[in-house]
Amino acid sequence: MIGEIPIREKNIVLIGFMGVGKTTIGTLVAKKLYRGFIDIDKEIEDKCNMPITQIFEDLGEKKFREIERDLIIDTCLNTRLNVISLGGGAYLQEEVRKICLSHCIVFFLDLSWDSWQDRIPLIIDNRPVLQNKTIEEIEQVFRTRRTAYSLHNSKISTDNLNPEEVADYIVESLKLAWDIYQPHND
Ligand SMILES: Nc1ncnc2c1ncn2[C@@H]1O[C@H](COP(=O)(O)OP(=O)(O)OP(=O)(O)O)[C@@H](O)[C@H]1O
Ligand SMILES: O=C(O)C1=C[C@@H](O)[C@@H](O)[C@H](O)C1
Ligand SMILES: [Mg+2]
Repeated sequence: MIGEIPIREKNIVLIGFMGVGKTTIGTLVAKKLYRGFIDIDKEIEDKCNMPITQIFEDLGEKKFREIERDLIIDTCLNTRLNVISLGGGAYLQEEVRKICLSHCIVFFLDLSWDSWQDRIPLIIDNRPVLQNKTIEEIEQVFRTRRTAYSLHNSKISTDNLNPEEVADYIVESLKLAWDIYQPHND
């Protein structure tokens, strides 16, 4: 793709810790904006034709991360007008951060550690990174990853907000940014 992407056409990328709601909220944002929705975890599962837990078991995390990185770079370079939800660990890779920040609008979905713990029963079974870890070890991962997520265009604290409310907030702030940076001339 040659040249600067107009802000109204840039892909919107959702980042944040696993279980924070990227997939759930990304689906809603895409519907509200009449955009395509791409969930990178789902793309990886489709490409490998197996669930993520099995990819971790059969191919290993290193291979998973390579596939994840390549898919994200390809999607950022070759598509526009989509909402893209990353997997929770994708943004730890520098190349992923760089491509997302240079080509897309990046929203960090934040959640406090206290609130996040309520999500554990909802996600534990199919998030291999959480398995065989104590709660203290998981908290360590949660806190360490915040450094990577701190590189973003906009942050939303989602404590006490339901998915609809978070999606509405994202849509409203995008419309504001679009009007400021690329106003309609009519
Ligand atoms: N704002 C919210 N309030 C309450 N529950 C939520 C909220 N957002 C998501 N959830 C619930 O949390 C669980 C995890 O959500 P989701 O799969 O969207 O997270 P994710 O960020 O995509 O995770 P991952 O990084 O592993 O892909 C789901 O059961 C979802 O219904
Ligand atoms: O946070 C992570 O490292 C992960 C989150 C999920 O979205 C999946 O991408 C996978 O389970 C790894
Ligand atoms: Mg997800």
